[in-house]
Amino acid sequence: MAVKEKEKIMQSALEKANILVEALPYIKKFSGKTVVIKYGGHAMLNTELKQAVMTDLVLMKFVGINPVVVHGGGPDITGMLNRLGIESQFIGGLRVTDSSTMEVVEMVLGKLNKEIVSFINQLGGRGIGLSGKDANLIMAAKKLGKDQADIGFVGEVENINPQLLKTVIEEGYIPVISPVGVGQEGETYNINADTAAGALATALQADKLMILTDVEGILADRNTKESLLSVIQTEEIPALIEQGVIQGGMIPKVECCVKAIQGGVNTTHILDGRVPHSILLEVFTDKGIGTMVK
Ligand SMILES: Nc1ncnc2c1ncn2[C@@H]1O[C@H](COP(=O)(O)OP(=O)(O)O)[C@@H](O)[C@H]1O
Ligand SMILES: CC(=O)N[C@@H](CCC(=O)OP(=O)(O)O)C(=O)O
Repeated sequence: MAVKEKEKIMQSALEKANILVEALPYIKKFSGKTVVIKYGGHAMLNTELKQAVMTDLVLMKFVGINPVVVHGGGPDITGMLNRLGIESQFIGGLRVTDSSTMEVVEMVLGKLNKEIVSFINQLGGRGIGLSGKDANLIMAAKKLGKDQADIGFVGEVENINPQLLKTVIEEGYIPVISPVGVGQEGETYNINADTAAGALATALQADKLMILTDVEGILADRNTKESLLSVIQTEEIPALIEQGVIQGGMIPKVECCVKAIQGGVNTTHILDGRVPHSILLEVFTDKGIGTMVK
């Protein structure tokens, strides 16, 4: 082998070693801690991206961190409803959910849930799929929409029963949860996945809540990704909403971060789910990526 070739191989090995060394303090810091990851619509776009996210989760589990996945699936639900000739209607970002819509929501989320579990298992992890109905994990009650509108079977979280989750985490599984809640009378509720993730992170007293979405994080100016706000204190949020900096789908995300912080979650993050391995880059590097809300 030529000397130049050998040098190149050594250089590349050294770079890999440096990356592992950079990760060491973070592995130590987060070992044994729980991290809740909200994995939603746009970060689920293609198989490669799904595989990259699942690889991160499996790696985390192998180094002693406990990931818990809460998934969405809004675009898939809308797609299936379209195919069935049912129009989707949203009020204040929540899907108006009559009983036939609820049936489709539960069906689509169930399929996505098993798909995620299957990815984790193929990568050597131990995925287990649960809905909020399993062991009464997510107890919910009817939620009214904006201006007291009746939005059907949309639920708000009343109570989380995390015991089963704690057991499966201790047994070495990676729980994958679909945001379907159950009411006092056994009725089924459709819960926004960000909200479900926030409530679960609080109930588990997770160290981190990570919300994967389709932008770099919170931007001061949505036209330039250079305007990314790396850290935001919870107290700054009302003004950012008031000034119109944070709008639309980002509002429930930051509100959910604030609630989780107030509920005892250490840090919350809004990350770009379109970037492969965004979870690893956040947890295991000095710089991190996305926006940290703390
Ligand atoms: N300040 C902001 N910075 C970045 N994105 C913002 C901001 N304010 C509003 N948004 C919007 O929020 C969207 C993310 O919310 P949403 O579409 O509900 O995500 P998801 O489908 O991942 O749940 C972004 O695509 C962007 O259009
Ligand atoms: C009440 C409500 O709106 N529920 C959502 C649940 C899925 C979800 O939140 O998925 P994303 O995170 O991918 O948007 C819905 O029906 O679309």
